[in-house]
Amino acid sequence: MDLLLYPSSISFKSHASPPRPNFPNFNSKKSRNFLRNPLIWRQNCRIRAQSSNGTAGDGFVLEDVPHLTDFLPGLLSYPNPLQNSKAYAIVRQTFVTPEDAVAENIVVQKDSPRGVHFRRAGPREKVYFKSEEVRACIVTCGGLCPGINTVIRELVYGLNYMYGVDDILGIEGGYRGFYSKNTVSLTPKLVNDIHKRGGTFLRTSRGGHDTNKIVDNIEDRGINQVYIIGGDGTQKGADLIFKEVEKRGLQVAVAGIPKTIDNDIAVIDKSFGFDTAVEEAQRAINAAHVEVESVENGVGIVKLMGRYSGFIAMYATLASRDVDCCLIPESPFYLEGRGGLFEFVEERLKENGHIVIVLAEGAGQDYVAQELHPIDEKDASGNRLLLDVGLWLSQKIKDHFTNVRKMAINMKYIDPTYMIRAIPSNAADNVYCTLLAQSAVHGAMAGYTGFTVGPVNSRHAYIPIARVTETQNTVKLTDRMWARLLASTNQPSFLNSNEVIPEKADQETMEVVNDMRITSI
Ligand SMILES: Nc1ncnc2c1ncn2[C@@H]1O[C@H](COP(=O)(O)OP(=O)(O)OP(=O)(O)O)[C@@H](O)[C@H]1O
Ligand SMILES: O=P(O)(O)OC[C@H]1O[C@](O)(CO)[C@@H](O)[C@@H]1O
Ligand SMILES: [Mg+2]
Repeated sequence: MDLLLYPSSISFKSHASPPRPNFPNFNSKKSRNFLRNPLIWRQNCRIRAQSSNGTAGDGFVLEDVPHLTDFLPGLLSYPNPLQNSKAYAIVRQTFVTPEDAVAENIVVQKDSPRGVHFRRAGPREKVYFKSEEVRACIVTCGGLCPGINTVIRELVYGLNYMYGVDDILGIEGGYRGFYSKNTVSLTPKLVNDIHKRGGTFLRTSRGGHDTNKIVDNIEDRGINQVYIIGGDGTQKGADLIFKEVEKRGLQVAVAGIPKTIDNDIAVIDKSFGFDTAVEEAQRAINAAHVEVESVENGVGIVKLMGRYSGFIAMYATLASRDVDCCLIPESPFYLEGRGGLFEFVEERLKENGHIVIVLAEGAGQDYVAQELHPIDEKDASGNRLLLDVGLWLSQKIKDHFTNVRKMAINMKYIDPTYMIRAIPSNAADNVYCTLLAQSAVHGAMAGYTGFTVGPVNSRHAYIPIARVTETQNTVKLTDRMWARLLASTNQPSFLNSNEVIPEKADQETMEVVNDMRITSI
């Protein structure tokens, strides 16, 4: 296996399952019983953890992904069919060498250790599947995002054109589709045009993940490569599928392709569809700006997606220049008093006659909740349903200026959230989706499994799934990017709050807000 070719000074911090003792025949009943024995399994995990702790030599750490040969040591390999591919005929180096790794941090000091690395994505000299024996499947889960169809298309094309695989199944309607729906056979002809459409050709769902039923189905259908497109929840599900596949000792490669419009997936540079969303958000911001600059005391509020991460709002604000204030979940804000939002709105109205506020849907949730006392509702996947901060804020600003400041304002509230999510991906995202899909195919064909693919410092890498699900990517207020935004909008940072959060809104406001909640459900 590739790993052995690394110099001995390199240490491996692996999220992969522990190496198993050698068995003469891994498909024997004895071997399979061993794999099912949780006690032996845990012991092995400890051994692996002890032997991989710490760094050696120059501090190079490879956070490696599992390989099918970790639990199927006798697996045969074959020459990669790409070596006869016309597309790669004059490429200087067709195959990625086992030594290639991608650094997690590229800003280093002269004497700092080399740090954490991931395996570089790309085609390998050897593959662990015969093309004619591959039965692949593709599933899409979670919310929509521009570019899903491009990834589906390029997985089908990549498998077919690069590796000659022609048995590709589409699993319809997310994870539950594995056990509750028939499959659809995917051919290049069928998916040829789908990248021009938003949404997902295979449809999607939340909830319904049942690891055993899914893996039973994978086994029953003879599927040996599983491509799973989805966000953090989906990737957690993919990890469970991988672990169950491994426990059963099946020759099935599980590849995750990260999808999230919120850009909240850790480790990778950014998620596909994010740029498209930021671009599309400009249209809504522009509309708000046109509206409010055409009237007296115009206040425009644009709500964008972002449950726990305000990346779309932050980048849309930075891109636009028409936004006066950006509110995100990571940065608590307050309304009343010195340095509060009301004061800032009034200043800008006096200065410019209008103001545009962009806010992420997850912003100020605690603040809103204090007044609305909501019931804790969740979607089918267990994600908390958010209160509508956009409607709430619009009403609060209206009330403040009408009742307290006795000033007439012209409120324009725009909620383009689903419009931004439902469009096809732009040119840059289409290229990105192609790379993701091809990297996933190369990885699975090369026998890697339990991995998520994605760009790390602009180079595509195979990342252990657990690594991308253990934390969520959020805007760091202490990073320079947020400071750049503050410097660009000159909005309050809300950091030195002499915060006055009202104990309770007056009865009239409560009624209005409650009415709005009903409208927004
Ligand atoms: N912890 C988990 N373990 C196993 N499966 C999960 C887990 N969390 C979510 N899933 C499954 O993953 C699928 C998608 O999850 P979810 O609805 O949270 O979307 P997501 O993948 O996080 O994408 P989005 O960014 O749109 O929210 C669902 O079928 C859900 O059942
Ligand atoms: O209404 P849905 O489809 O469940 O999805 C809404 C959520 O999905 C996301 O777009 C993430 O996919 C969030 O930003 C948003 O809160
Ligand atoms: Mg999620």
